[in-house]
Amino acid sequence: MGSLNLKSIRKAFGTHEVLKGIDLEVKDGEFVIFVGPSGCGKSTLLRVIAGLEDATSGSVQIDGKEVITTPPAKRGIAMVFQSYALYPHLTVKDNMGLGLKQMGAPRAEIDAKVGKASTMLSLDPYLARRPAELSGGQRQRVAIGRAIVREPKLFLFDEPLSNLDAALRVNTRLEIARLHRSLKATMIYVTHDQVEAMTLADKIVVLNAGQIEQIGSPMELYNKPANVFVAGFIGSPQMNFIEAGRLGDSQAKTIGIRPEHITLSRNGGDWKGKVIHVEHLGADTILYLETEDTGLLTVRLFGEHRYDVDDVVYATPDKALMHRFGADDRVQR
Ligand SMILES: Nc1ncnc2c1ncn2[C@@H]1O[C@H](COP(=O)(O)OP(=O)(O)OP(=O)(O)O)[C@@H](O)[C@H]1O
Repeated sequence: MGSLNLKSIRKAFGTHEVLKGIDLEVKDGEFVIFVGPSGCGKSTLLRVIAGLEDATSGSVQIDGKEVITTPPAKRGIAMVFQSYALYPHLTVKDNMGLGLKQMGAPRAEIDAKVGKASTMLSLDPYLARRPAELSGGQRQRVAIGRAIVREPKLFLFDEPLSNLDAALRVNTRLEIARLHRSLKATMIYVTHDQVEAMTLADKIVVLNAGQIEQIGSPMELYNKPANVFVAGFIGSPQMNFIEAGRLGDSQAKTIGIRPEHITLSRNGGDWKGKVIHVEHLGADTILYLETEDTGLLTVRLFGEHRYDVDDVVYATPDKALMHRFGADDRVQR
């Protein structure tokens, strides 16, 4: 079991309030990801859950039990840090088994659990090595293995992939997804990489300036952002925002349309404009236009397209997929 319930979590450092009343329910077995801009309080919230940071007020319940005054080691959680935090003088095997050893588990149990985790993570050939003799990706797998061995109620990950290169990030991401499926464990994960969030999470929590802007599945956030902030934060390239008045809409303040929900033509369409930059990404082409109706507009076309800088083109949005936001920046449905 591993459910988590946060109620009205507040945290201030001196006079600086970093978490401004966070309420969140995480069900047993869920993979929940915190995203948000740098400094919005993601890591602080994770550290409050772990008990590494005291909340100024509020409640943290794990499996229905209040743990706000419980020390980190007694909360039944395991945390995986960006920096791996391995002991340099211990072998991989001993690093992975250390938590159980400190809890006084018998040698045979430690060996069995470490063996199982190391096979799961393809670490068997490295058990006798020390961290300095491993690559970054292998070290991160040892840190994950150490967490698995402890069989925690909650796994907490703080940007675990951010020190890895692009290819390794993708591989390790897949591995974490697979682990989540096979362990059926509750995982809470902090990242500022929205691709990681979209691909791993059952549920994404979008934080901004110490508050939750929206909670939802990746596709809910993509298809139905609650406000301009979430609409702009989820999706890459970013959603286009157009002043509603420019499009003759007097009810809304802002119209949002994703780059992939616009088609282009040389012959005619809604918004006439000029290509100012083209990015060929292989599978996609990203075009930046300047149109009289919208100003700067980003368009994402699938496949390769032969548009060049200074070409005159017509952009047409899929009107069913436009988002209308009111004066308060909240979506109007
Ligand atoms: N120990 C501390 N003392 C004072 N201020 C702190 C402390 N820890 C964090 N902060 C401040 O709290 C705010 C939130 O920090 P936090 O690390 O939670 O943000 P974050 O969303 O995880 O950012 P990033 O994506 O850059 O890691 C920041 O303004 C930070 O400077």
